[in-house]
Amino acid sequence: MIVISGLTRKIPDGKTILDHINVRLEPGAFIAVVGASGSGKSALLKALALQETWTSGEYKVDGRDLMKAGFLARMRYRRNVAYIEQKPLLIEKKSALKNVLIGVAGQTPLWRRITGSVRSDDYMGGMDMLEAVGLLDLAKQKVENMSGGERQRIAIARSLVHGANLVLTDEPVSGLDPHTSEEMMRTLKKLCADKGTTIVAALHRLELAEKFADEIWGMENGRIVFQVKGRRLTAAERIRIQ
Ligand SMILES: Nc1ncnc2c1ncn2[C@@H]1O[C@H](COP(=O)(O)OP(=O)(O)OP(=O)(O)O)[C@@H](O)[C@H]1O
Repeated sequence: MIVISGLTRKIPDGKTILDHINVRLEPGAFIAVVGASGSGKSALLKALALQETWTSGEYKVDGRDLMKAGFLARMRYRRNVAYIEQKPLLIEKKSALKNVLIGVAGQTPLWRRITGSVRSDDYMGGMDMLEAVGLLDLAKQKVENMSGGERQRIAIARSLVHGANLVLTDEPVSGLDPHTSEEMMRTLKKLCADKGTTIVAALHRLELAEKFADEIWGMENGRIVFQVKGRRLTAAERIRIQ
């Protein structure tokens, strides 16, 4: 369980980008973060992923404050967390599977890295994760012709291979047609249910958040102004985050 209290980030010009954020993340939860452009969704995701630091506040994982836990403990924790940008960086000329296994090379002997050969347990792990994100059929295809949604899902599979149990994904359905967007949301929800992955997704489309997420956090000017569970947003909440 992750418990964030009073998380605040100020930038040098004095502006407060994140303002006293208080949230809890349960294992296996699927959370949508909604809010107008510039409300702080990406800033929140990056702070949760420890990609950016903050000015004050607590970040507790199973009761232990990460900021007091020391550098090595934070580094270890970061291995379990993935931040996925809107347009994740992939190697165009390599297959989906090879992209998923990038970085697994850290634990792979040099000769395998040079020859590009993949260990069978790595191979199985990569294929399992591609299956989990619904891309098994495309495993051997180069990513250069793949769609935005497929690329996001490859990045998610890559983060899972690396052992991420908290995935922060920024606009995973950006640029996707309605059908593919729903497919992506279903995939994310299934990952939470089947693998216990906690997923926080910044979303512009409220109807997707309402249909698929367990919880919706509404952001305005760096603050979470509502946290909604198990119901649609009210008219007042919708207006607030426009
Ligand atoms: N590193 C930074 N330095 C200065 N300002 C920043 C920094 N990161 C974010 N901001 C500012 O903080 C605010 C929140 O930005 P953020 O990107 O988190 O918004 P967002 O809700 O994700 O927007 P969008 O939906 O357009 O992606 C913006 O005003 C942005 O300009």
